[in-house]
Order: sequence, then C-alpha cells, then structure tokens
Amino acid sequence: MTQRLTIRRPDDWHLHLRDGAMLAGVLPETARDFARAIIMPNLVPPVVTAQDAADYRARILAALPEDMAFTPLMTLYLTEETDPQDVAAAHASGLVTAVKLYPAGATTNSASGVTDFDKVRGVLEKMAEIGCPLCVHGEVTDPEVDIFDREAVFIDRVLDPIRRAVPGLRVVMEHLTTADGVDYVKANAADLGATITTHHLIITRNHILVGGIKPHYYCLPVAKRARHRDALVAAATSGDARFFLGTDSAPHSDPTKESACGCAGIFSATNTLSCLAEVFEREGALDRLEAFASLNGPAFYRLAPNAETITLVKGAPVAFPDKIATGVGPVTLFDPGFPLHWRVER
Ligand SMILES: NC(=O)N[C@@H](CC(=O)O)C(=O)O
Ligand SMILES: [Zn+2]
Ligand SMILES: [Zn+2]
Repeated sequence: MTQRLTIRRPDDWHLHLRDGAMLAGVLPETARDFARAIIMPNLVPPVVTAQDAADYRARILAALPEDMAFTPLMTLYLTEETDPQDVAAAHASGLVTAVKLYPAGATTNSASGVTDFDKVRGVLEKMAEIGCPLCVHGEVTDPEVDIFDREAVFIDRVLDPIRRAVPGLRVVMEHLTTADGVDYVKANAADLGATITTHHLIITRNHILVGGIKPHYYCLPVAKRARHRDALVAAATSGDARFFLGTDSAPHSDPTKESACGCAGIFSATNTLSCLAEVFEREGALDRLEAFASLNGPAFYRLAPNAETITLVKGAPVAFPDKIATGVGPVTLFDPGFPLHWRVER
C-alpha cells in the first residue's frame, strides 16, 4: 500500500534568495513547496532600510512565475546605524517581519554587521516593545575561538547577555548546530525559538572532511560531530514548538564553492521536504513533521498556519537533479547521501 502523508503547506523560516539571475533561478525551487519564507537580507549591499526591503520584495514578486503563489516575509539587516523608528514603522505596516543580527564577519556577506552591541541596544529595546523578532546568526567571530565552538561561545558571551539586557525581546537562534544550542532553547521560555536546517539534521563534520574535502557540505555554522546532529534530530522530531524549519538554503554558483576559498552555504530548497520525510520516518516521527515544517514557525511568528495542504507520497527512490541551472551558472543541490523515497504530489 502506498504511504501518504498530508500536512499543512510548509513555510521556510530562513531562506536566501539572492537577487537578479540567481533569484530568478532559485525562487521556483522554494515556491513549488513552500507558501512563505523569511527572506534573509544579506545581499551586497545588504537590505538595511524599510525602503530597501520594499524594493527587494518587489523584485522577488516580479521574479515569481505566474502560476506560483508565494509570500516573501522580509527582514532588515541590523547595522550599528539602524534607526529604531524605521524598524517600528516597517514592522507596523507589515512590510518587515523580523530583523536579522549578523556579528560582523561571521558569515557570507556579513561585513556590515554588528561589532559593538551597545550601539544596537536602542533598536533591540524598540523591537521588544513592538514584538518584532530578532533572528540571530549565533557565532562569535573572535579569531581565538575554534570554529566548532563558536556557537556555544556565542550563547554565553553574546546571546544570553543581550536577552538579559533587553527583557521581552523575542529571539530566533538561526540554523542551530549544537546540543548546547538545543539545551539553551529548552532552558528558556517561549520568547526564544530556533530554526534547524535540513542539512544539519543529516550531515556531520565527517561529510565535509572524510575522503576528500567536499565544498558542497560546507556552510556556516559548520556541521558538528554526530552527537550534536543527533541532538538536533531529537529536538526537531520532538514536536517541541520552539523548534521549526529554516532550511538556510543558500545558493552559490559551483565555481564559487569549488574554489581554493569556497563560499559557505548549502542549497537544499529543491529536495528539502523529501529529505525531512526520510529523517522523520527513520525516527518514527512522521506524525510530527507537520509541527516542525508547518505549524511551529507560524505559531512563533504569530501568524496563522497555511490553509492549503500538501501530500507526500512514498514510493520508488525519487530522482532529483544534481544541479539547478541559473543565469549565473549551475548550483549544486544538497546530496543527503541516502535514497529519497518521499515526493510531494503535484
Ligand atoms: N549558511 C551559510 O553558510 N551561508 C549563508 C549565510 C548564513 O546563513 O550564515 C549565505 O548567505 O550563503
Ligand atoms: Zn547565518
Ligand atoms: Zn542563512
């Protein structure tokens, strides 16, 4: 008997769409399966003001194929010059859903990020007052700190002090990669949530480094050892409403990844739901996939879940393309390293 699973249409609470020809190439890969996504603002130059967000939103909608429905939920890139009133107005009008904090230099296109956290305190206080969530790339940039420890150190040195200094601030720890992060979320109240990516539920650092260096498994925060991956799987499949899907699908063209200094980012929009169904099935948690992919995110963001549903069907292994063609070159699709049997019924 064919196995079928019908769930509310999912959303992606952490997505990179880029701009121009890359945007046009990757947007359908997300819009095919997802109703909404939180759109990351790390363009070059970044999406800093409400006007930038309005313009970017218009470019996304213009790139959307006519037969697809998709709602981009816009974010602003927090800088030391961000104006609290601009944020408040953009949030009140519905243009902007959240603000994104990048520690300066922590990841791809983060040069305009925050160095001195005292300088953004006024914005954070305004956000706490109006209920605008802060999405956080949670890694310290201190060159003395080992790259595998940067998330855990960030929690102690930066995140916990910010949350104590600005009570009531609603925070999403983006792309959680450690058991330390899972424990920190669990130890706190409902004003703290976390996104977990598809790939961090599957790969460990061995995937990047064993048998040759694999640039398409390199992302930030970098995948950790198996114990951490397993803690993420347990959190995602637990049904705990504080954990929800943010794919962090982050396209880079192949030449920029397959390089002596390859870019960080894994592109997973196309096969994410098939990967997730496989992971949740293996954990005996298929009945909790809907919470993770379709219910917990909207609840955190105080939005209604999508009214429409999608149906996943299990059958013979599904063939996904190795690469997506875009106007700026091929983008390699995330390879989970095991066959995928679930596909979204069209
Ligand atoms: N995750 C990544 O490795 N890369 C992201 C940036 C980010 O989310 O940190 C990107 O923009 O390419
Ligand atoms: Zn990030
Ligand atoms: Zn990201």
